[in-house]
Amino acid sequence: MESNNKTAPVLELKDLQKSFGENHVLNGFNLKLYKGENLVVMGKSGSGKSVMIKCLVGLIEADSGSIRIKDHDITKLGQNELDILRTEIGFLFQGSALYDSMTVRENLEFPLRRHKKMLELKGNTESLVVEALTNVGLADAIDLMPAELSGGMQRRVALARALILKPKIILYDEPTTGLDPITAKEIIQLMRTIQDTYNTSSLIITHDVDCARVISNRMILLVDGINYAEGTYQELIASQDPKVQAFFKN
Ligand SMILES: Nc1ncnc2c1ncn2[C@@H]1O[C@H](COP(=O)(O)OP(=O)(O)OP(=O)(O)O)[C@@H](O)[C@H]1O
Repeated sequence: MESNNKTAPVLELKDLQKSFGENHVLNGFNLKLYKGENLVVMGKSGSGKSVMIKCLVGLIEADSGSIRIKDHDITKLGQNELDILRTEIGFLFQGSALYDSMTVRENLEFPLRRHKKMLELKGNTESLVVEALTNVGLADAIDLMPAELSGGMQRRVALARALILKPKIILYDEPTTGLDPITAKEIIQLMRTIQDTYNTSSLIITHDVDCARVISNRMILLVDGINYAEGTYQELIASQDPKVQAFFKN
């Protein structure tokens, strides 16, 4: 089902195709992410969710199809334009992927340093680091090392790092994987708060049905390499289609 939001999508994948030899992973996958929404993409293990997100961030090249972010076809952008566009996108990848040998502060300063010149950030980046950490409830952890943090705290720091450039779009790849149910709930709650605070549009890849129920405004089910079914959680859970029902069984 198409969203009621009739404005132009902030991110759009059109007819995306990607094969590895005879393994046709994406067979014409379509996706539209609208401003301010949390869009969840669910798919079974091996269905191509990671391949889709890797195409989206340029880690692998799609065989065909188009990827538009804020009305730019990213396959046609030069390196400089791509770098500018990337500052508007935050990523939270599987696991937390913090640098073990850096403090929390240094981990957060990292994306700032990378983009400092382009963003014309003036001297002191401390206030941005403190603001991002405060928004994930971890201002006190600024001088700790990742090893001194629990799994949930590490995920929060990774989220703060994704937020530090105040991105308009956030991509979450399995944000609750590896967390116990209570910590997973806290992270989901935090993602909702972030949507409210920063007015971000989020694309969330997960196979956590509970996460999808709580966080999604809309969902896409990736089956057989296509956007097989779309709708709200309530619409999809009521579907009589066995392939859709399979997602919601236990
Ligand atoms: N670099 C690659 N080379 C060859 N095949 C690949 C490559 N990357 C992914 N694949 C294949 O693409 C298919 C989809 O993999 P993908 O990692 O996207 O699944 P997924 O939906 O993210 O699964 P999971 O939920 O388990 O992470 C799999 O069959 C996988 O073996």
